[in-house]
Amino acid sequence: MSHRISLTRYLVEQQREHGRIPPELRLLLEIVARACKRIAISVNKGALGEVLGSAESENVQGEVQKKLDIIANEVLIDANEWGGHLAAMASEEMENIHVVPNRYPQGEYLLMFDPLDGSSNIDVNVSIGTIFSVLKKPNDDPKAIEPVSEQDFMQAGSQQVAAGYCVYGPQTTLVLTVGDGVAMFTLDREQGSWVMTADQVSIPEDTKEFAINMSNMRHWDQPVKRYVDECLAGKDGVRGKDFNMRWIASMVADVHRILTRGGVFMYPWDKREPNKPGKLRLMYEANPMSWLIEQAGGAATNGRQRILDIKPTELHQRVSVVLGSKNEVERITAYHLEADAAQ
Ligand SMILES: O=P(O)(O)OC[C@H]1O[C@](O)(COP(=O)(O)O)[C@@H](O)[C@@H]1O
Ligand SMILES: [Mg+2]
Ligand SMILES: [Mg+2]
Repeated sequence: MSHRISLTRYLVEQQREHGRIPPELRLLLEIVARACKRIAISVNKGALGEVLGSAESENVQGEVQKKLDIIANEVLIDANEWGGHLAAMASEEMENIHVVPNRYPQGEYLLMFDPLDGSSNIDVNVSIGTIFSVLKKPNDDPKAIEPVSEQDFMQAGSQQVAAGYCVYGPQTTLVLTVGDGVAMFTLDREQGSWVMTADQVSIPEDTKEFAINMSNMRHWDQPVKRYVDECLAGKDGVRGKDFNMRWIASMVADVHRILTRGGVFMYPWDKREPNKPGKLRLMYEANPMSWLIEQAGGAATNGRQRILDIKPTELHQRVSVVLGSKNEVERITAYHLEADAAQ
């Protein structure tokens, strides 16, 4: 008999024994997990379900939407809006926040998501995912007349009360933190349930593996170039060891590898669009991933500052990202600060 526990049991223990989450947050996370199961079904159908390819639309960031971007977004909204635990949702695929319609009960939480991460990998059958983050509405007094607004979402990542992702890969795995370490749950398709397959995940402080889109090399800033050059010099250079490189182009899959065996991931600012702080989105990608990485003993910065300390000013704000094994992230951050000091 297996002694593995289910996601439901884990969440109930987090609520009852550790007092870490209230029942409303537990139920909200159950709903998100159920939505991920539905998305996994669509992902797995692929061409059979006619879910591959582009939709004829663009999202607010001017990116062409894939059919699955839209399907996953709808699944998350449909699953969550009537549950009674949320005040509003925000998504990479929607320009404005989605306020829970007043025909449904209102809750005190705010849910943010990147419904389908790694869209360029959908059609080629490579791992993709869903990333989510939960905040509490700042004014949760039920008598308050203030309606929920976009401003309520402008909270630093350190305020998150839950964050996670689901990776649709060879296995479908849900990875979660409620501030008590990182736990992983694999979807058992026969049982239809999420079964815990790792708890208190820990990232080694050192690594020999880096992840960055090398095709952007000529556009990078000097500190990033310096770090990657030193990795490439391997045993013959200052690092005195050879490095390996991986780039999946789905942040979920790259972060999942790092949570599993260590490594460092970078999507830095570059000179192609100097006014854009980075490619990745703070609220739907960087914040949830940074909290998971920190909860597993790693670190996450924008090259200069801890990502979780950044106070957002816009819903779709972008950010430069360096995350993973602690000593590597500290090294890259130090290179940026040294370069700034020399200017
Ligand atoms: O194609 P590039 O420039 O290497 O970018 C890859 C990055 O873009 C992303 O795909 C952005 O996510 P979306 O698919 O949600 O837009 C990340 O998951 C990934 O790390
Ligand atoms: Mg994404
Ligand atoms: Mg996306």
